[in-house]
Amino acid sequence: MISIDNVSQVFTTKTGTVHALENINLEVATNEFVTLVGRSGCGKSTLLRVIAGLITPTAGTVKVAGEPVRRPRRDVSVMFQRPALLPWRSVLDNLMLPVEILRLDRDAHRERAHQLLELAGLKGFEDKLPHELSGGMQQRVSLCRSLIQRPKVLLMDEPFSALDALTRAELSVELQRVVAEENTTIVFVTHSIDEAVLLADRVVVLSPRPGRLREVVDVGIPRPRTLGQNAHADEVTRVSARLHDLLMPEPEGAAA
Ligand SMILES: Nc1ncnc2c1ncn2[C@@H]1O[C@H](COP(=O)(O)OP(=O)(O)OP(=O)(O)O)[C@@H](O)[C@H]1O
Repeated sequence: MISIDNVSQVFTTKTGTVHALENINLEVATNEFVTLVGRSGCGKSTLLRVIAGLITPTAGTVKVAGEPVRRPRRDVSVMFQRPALLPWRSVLDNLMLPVEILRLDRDAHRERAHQLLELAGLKGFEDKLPHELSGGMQQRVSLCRSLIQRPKVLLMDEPFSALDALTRAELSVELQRVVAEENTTIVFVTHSIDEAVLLADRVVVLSPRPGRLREVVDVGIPRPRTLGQNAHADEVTRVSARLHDLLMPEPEGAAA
């Protein structure tokens, strides 16, 4: 569904050039859930913005559904760290915003909005204003809004990082349930190894600047994945340990 072919990104600033990404090659299959991890500043958000068509890479190409990405596409949704809901619009009207912008069929999508809200545990909150909801609920609304037009691809940039640890874990489990119904291909940026392992079919590790593809780690845990008692502890430990090794600098003398 997503083909990233030899993508490099160089930013020119007043103080010089920043090599944010170098020769990234990656294929993401239809319905696959890929998480992107790496040290701060290694180019995760830049890669997501390139896939979204928000920036044109300095070199290389990105294709979505076989077509080169040159600008934002209506079948690719992006979800950011903050929910960015319009404060004067109700939950339902916030969900309907992309429908209005993209001039889609209102009646069909209003029905879909109700289904998505139910799936995300927000039934009964349709007429509330964003400030009447908790941070976790607002981010659920943002998730529903990202899915309203049935995007083929959902790009998520640390969507849960502003939330407390328990809400974050709960939303990660809910996200899996929602997307299991949706047939969406997902690329999800996170700083959290736990989140990366819980959600991903594959974890893509970028090396520090310039961001290069360091390793792709398969996560062989059956779905639906849970936390606590029924988590597949051995596989979670194996993948987490591998990611720690890839992301943490080796202590001095460890290689000796
Ligand atoms: N528009 C821009 N102009 C200049 N430099 C930029 C621009 N966007 C990103 N950069 C630089 O590119 C590098 C990669 O940034 P990016 O935000 O993609 O990293 P990241 O891995 O998402 O970081 P973090 O984990 O801290 O969010 C950084 O050095 C950043 O300063």
